[in-house]
Amino acid sequence: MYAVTFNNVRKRLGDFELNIPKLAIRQGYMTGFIGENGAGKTTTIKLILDMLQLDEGSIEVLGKNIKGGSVSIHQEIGYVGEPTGYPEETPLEAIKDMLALFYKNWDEVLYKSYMQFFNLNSKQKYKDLSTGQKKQFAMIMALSHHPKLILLDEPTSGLDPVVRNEILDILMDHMQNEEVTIFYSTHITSDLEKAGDYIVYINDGQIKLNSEKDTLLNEYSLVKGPKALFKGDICKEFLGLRENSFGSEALLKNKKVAYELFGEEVKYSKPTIEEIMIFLSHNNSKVVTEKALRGGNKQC
Ligand SMILES: Nc1ncnc2c1ncn2[C@@H]1O[C@H](COP(=O)(O)OP(=O)(O)OP(=O)(O)O)[C@@H](O)[C@H]1O
Repeated sequence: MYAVTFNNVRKRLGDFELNIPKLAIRQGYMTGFIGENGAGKTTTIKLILDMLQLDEGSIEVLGKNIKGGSVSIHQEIGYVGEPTGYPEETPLEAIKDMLALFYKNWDEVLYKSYMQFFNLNSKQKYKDLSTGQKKQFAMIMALSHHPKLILLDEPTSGLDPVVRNEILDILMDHMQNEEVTIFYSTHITSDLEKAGDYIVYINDGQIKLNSEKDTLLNEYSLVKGPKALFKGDICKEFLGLRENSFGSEALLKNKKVAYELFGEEVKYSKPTIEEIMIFLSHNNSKVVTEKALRGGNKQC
């Protein structure tokens, strides 16, 4: 079962084009959404929310086509992202009262417990909150109406590690208690190592990877060794290759295949999500060298 499905979606914004023929986000799991600046993460999330109009294709959210701006779908979605749209001069309590009227499943007890957990003062005006407190409040608003789908667009950017962890713990706790799907865009890939179930990677408007996190972390292999070993036919197995003055480093999809190719002559390690993203951000056939970064590009 899928909470969100994309079918032949295209969206042009200036020179940028998002092109997603197929994307399915699994229901009941946390999917991390990663990609470089400008890759199209916010655009994708805004399309799911129907905040942007599609040029082509269709998106189904919780079994319904989002076109037509169905209010009932928005009842089922919690969103944290920019802009929040909260009135700056208004106290948190009054913002909550407005939102609580909209959501038929508003849970006042849950709201109060989160406010207490984050130590937020409901009498305080929104504009007087710190960056972190604003994010905490947005998260509370997103969770307190028992949404079935939670869309998070960099909800923890600019937060200290303690608050980030608290937010992650709350999300994981929430997932244990509710049948909820979380789609979580972030540059803090270590958060996804802790909490994510699936990883979707977008590059220049196209989805390049959609995989189970544990498969990525346990099956993929980073291989390091002398440059001479990373040449010729072997290159077609690489998802990415980097070179520096000490040698070469390649990402391979399967650690068994990596061992068959290189044997004992190289060092193997498990890649992090950040390393996978860095390797995938460059074309398979190209080597990332200091020279390449300065302009040229060298074929493997
Ligand atoms: N209104 C707009 N008009 C023209 N181009 C736009 C508009 N909105 C976004 N873009 C472009 O679309 C591309 C994708 O932007 P988007 O905000 O989706 O990226 P992102 O992956 O969320 O990036 P970041 O990680 O930096 O937040 C960028 O190149 C951006 O400049």
